[in-house]
Amino acid sequence: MSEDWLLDLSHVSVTFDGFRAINDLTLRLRPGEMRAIVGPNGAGKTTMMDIVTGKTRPDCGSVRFRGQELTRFDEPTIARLGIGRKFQKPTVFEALSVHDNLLLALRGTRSPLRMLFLRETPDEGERIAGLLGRIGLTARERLLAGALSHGQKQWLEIGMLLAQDPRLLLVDEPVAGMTDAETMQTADLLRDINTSHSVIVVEHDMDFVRALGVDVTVLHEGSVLTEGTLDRVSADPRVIDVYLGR
Ligand SMILES: Nc1ncnc2c1ncn2[C@@H]1O[C@H](COP(=O)(O)OP(=O)(O)OP(=O)(O)O)[C@@H](O)[C@H]1O
Repeated sequence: MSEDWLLDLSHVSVTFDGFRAINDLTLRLRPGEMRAIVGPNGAGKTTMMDIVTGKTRPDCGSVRFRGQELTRFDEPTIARLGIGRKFQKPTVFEALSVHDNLLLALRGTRSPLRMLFLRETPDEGERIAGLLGRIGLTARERLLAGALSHGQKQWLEIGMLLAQDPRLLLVDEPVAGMTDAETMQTADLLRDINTSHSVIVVEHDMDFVRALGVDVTVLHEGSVLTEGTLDRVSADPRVIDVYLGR
């Protein structure tokens, strides 16, 4: 029954100018699960996320989240239902401190000036301290976000997403441009987040996907090619063919 799935995309298709970017896609996520989505360029990974968040409306099929049909909702409504998304490029407020970026996110506002006049409550202070610990930026709390490394900005943005406490986090290529050490720290961070949130992460970096230790869905030409452990899918001749472009 669809209500047993946290997220249930069923027979979803979307066509752009006659090109079928998503083709009869069926993809399901259990409550509490973290899933890695991989696939060659153009496989439809970003479009799939756009459909879940309401940015792109499918031509047909259903997208259910906790049993609720999402395709009739707009992006803000879907975000309020508990789906948060982190895009590939960090979009933190560089001229504000790490702390104030998290405070803004907690308050759910994109209007920094107004926020600066409001006194922080003890509850907000506690939540920010918790988020800083989780994303490993406690010692950098008072630094301007613009002074952080690329990896630290990504973690800050993940913290800003967590501040809104979404039930499901969609994370798009979080480790692109990170050092190897930052990549492994990001895997640890996502595994920690997965103790309390469901996660879908799209990523090309297979060392990172291996470090996540979760099931992998391989997308190809807008549909699921195969699913399973990384070892199983990477030994699948169809996956090898797709990646080698044969
Ligand atoms: N708005 C759009 N208009 C036309 N074509 C689009 C649009 N969005 C995506 N496409 C096409 O749909 C296909 C799937 O694109 P998508 O970005 O979802 O793939 P992807 O798996 O995320 O690829 P990558 O790994 O390169 O990010 C591509 O061929 C792309 O060119």
